[in-house]
Amino acid sequence: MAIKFGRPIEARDTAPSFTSGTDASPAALHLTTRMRRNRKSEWARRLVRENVLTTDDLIWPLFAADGDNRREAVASMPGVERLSVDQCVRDAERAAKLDIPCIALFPYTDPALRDPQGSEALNADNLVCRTVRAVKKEFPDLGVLCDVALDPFTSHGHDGLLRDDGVIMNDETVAVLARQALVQAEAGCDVIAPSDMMDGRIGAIRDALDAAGFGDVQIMAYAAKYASAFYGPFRDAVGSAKALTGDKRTYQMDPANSDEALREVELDIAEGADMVMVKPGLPYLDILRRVKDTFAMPTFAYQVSGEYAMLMAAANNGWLDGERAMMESLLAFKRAGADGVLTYFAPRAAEKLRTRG
Ligand SMILES: NCc1[nH]cc(CCC(=O)O)c1CC(=O)O
Ligand SMILES: [Mg+2]
Repeated sequence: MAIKFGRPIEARDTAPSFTSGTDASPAALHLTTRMRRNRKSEWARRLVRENVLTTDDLIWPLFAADGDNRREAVASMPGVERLSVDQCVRDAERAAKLDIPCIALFPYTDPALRDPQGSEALNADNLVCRTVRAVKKEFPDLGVLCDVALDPFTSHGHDGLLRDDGVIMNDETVAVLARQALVQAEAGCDVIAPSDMMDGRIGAIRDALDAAGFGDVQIMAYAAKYASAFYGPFRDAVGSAKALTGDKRTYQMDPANSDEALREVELDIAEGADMVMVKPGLPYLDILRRVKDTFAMPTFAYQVSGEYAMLMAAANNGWLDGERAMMESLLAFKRAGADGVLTYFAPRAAEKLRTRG
């Protein structure tokens, strides 16, 4: 039996016109303020609504893969596929038609091309660069964001260079990341998004971009990125799950920390980040709010693969109304102060917003 996405939405706005709970019974309370008055009907709720989600808030992550005319399902992310370059262009077209401002590209690198240095990241004709060129050629007005980190390219699955004793080498990695960013900028990428959590990489990448004449290329720093269990399905999608030796706790943040996120963000801003990101999303809304309040920067949240997988699993089991849970989760980011959200729900949310959701 085919599994549908969630339950049908129940009829909305059928509430009676008088719902503030007042009545003339002897039990009537003499309340000056009744909060329910402003909720009595849809027009009244619209009038006092504090936050809205629009398509302008959405960044849609896509997974690129080799091949031609291929779309391959990612088992742990129902509804998400790895796309050959031509199919990435088709999804870019869908994004453009839905008025989604920006897509984010992640490559599934052929395992044969992965090595300990992640050399394929520096190949100007690698999968991600070919995808950027193909997309920008057809849709020059669609924003394209590229992740900077070595994990889709390394045989050990780490974001940086791994020394024999297991240490991830910071400064040596930063030098490679700056070159990776240049290769992506040359391909036409609009936003460089370093997700590696090495120290000092934002400054090094900014310098490299400026020196090469890419002064207009923006940097969205994965500034407060936690060592999270919620990245599991993403690692399936880019094929780094099986490769990964150990974990990423020497460079990604400890989920127990909050003040530390502010120091991370502060450094990335000082080094030249144009936009900052908190990741994962829903479990870290407290961090998002602190970052936004403290720095007043363009601030983004990444609703990561595991969050998407949780919602989809429950929806596909009929345990949640998938559409409503999706929209509620995205609105939560706005309420917490996000200027935008990277989300695998982007096309579905945009479709819903178009029909006024
Ligand atoms: N550095 C790579 C990267 N870029 C984005 C994600 C996760 C995105 C998601 O889970 O949706 C990861 C995974 C990781 O750090 O292991
Ligand atoms: Mg940092």
